[in-house]
Amino acid sequence: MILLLLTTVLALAAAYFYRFWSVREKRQVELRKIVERKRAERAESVKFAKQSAEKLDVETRNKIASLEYSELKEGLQSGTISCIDAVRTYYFKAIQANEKTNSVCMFVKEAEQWAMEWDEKAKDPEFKKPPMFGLPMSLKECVPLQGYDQTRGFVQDTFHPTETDAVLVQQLKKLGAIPYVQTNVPQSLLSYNCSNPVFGTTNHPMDKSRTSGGSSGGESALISADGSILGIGGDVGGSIRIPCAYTGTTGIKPSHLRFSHRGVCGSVPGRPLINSNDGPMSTRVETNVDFLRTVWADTWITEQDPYVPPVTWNEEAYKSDKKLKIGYYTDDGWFTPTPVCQRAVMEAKQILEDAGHTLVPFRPPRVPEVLIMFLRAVCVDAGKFLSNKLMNDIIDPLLYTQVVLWMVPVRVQRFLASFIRVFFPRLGNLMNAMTLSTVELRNTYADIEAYRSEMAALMIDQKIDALLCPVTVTPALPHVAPSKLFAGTSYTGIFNLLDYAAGKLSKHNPFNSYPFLFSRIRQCYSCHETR
Ligand SMILES: CCCCCC/C=C\CCCCCCCC(=O)NCCO
Repeated sequence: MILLLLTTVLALAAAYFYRFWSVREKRQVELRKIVERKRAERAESVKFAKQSAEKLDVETRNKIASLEYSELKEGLQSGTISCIDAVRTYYFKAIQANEKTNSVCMFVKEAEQWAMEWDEKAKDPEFKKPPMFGLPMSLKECVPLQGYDQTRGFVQDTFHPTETDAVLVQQLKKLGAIPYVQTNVPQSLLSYNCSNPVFGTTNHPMDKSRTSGGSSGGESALISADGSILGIGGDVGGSIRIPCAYTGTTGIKPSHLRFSHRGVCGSVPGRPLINSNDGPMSTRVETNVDFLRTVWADTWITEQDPYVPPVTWNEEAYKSDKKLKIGYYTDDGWFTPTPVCQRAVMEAKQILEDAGHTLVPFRPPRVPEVLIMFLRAVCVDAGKFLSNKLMNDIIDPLLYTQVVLWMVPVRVQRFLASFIRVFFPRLGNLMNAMTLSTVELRNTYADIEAYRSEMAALMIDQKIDALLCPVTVTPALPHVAPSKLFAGTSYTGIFNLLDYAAGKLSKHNPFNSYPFLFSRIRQCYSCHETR
């Protein structure tokens, strides 16, 4: 009798798994065909960009290609450079950078047309050129661009082009900028490497075996390989700052209140307290400053989206030579960064002190708890939304560790945590991060609000204007490491949890020798180039 029962249970389980496997296999075949079509579309867009770039003579192209951002902007404004020549130059540069890094999802074919339309308008002597007239700009793939997919690395989201530009893209087009390329992201956006089954893996320009970071890793690779002069990234836990640190580029994530999120769908919808925001990325801090100064010159964003407070760029605060009191730390008490990352902070500290600022030791309280709050609130439903979506897709192998963790039931994770903690204390600790219930999630939201209040009080009481700390715990990692090392996001995630503006500010481009984070308590009125 028992044998019969056991055999029936096993047979039912085998039938269930066979059905599950065959349905999934059928779906995988469909998805692989979609990938082939999408890659063919990308190859077509590269061909188009190549043909367009070839229409420009080499001499003009080399001249434009060698210009810094301010020189290019000035040339476009004065009329010595035409918009179409600028776009063709950057098509060319991006094709070259893409060959090295695989950072491009799609070239924007309409960029050619937009450039020619601006050139046509500029023939009228009465025409007043907008401030970003003709500037080619790269966009992270998840930034809504009319007529183009925002797949976030999911095969199931290909061939669903968005119908409306993001408010930021509408503004950039109005200001004269020309989006000419979309850049790669990791599948789900919740990782700081850069790989997905649709467009493949983006490489670090100096070492193919390493990642350019993520999730704005297509941007960092393209910019660092000289394929873009200015790009838009997005950051919910370090996705602008970590790729910048890995590739020697610079970027800023403003507080999420500063840009519109109308019609923008993040990787996990319904995530109220861990806020993502767009931000500029480039090789120079001044370029990012110019970008923010221009988009915040007036209250146009608020006019499109009443949820964005009408705060404009404050040139007086930016130019002010008021000396700041800056809190710094090289170790947050949770994850000791490698010496190179700590040294960067100490060098930055010295530079800031030489400039007359006062630096005082300051470590945010209870970082291990903060990271648990961050992960719980960023995943919201213990990763259920994402794991369901991933099960209906081709899962990128570089995401396996993370996905496996999401698939283990939360009670089992908690049970295993106590054993795992003995050998891997950080992982063991984080296996308590996923939420079990709405009560627990609500309590976490309450704890985040309390932490925001506590940090504000600490910084206000000690009259601290800004914080300086490592961006992350290591230099650029091998591709597979980030999905195993999400414990390393404590230095970035905390500023999303606090919703402070934060950036990675450094000028030069060594292989991540000098990364550092400079985060201001208030809105990003100013940032100071310290290298
Ligand atoms: C048992 C624990 C499982 C935890 C799984 C890890 C989940 C999330 C890791 C978060 C890593 C955040 C990286 C940065 C992502 C980012 O900023 N994306 C930008 C989106 O616009």
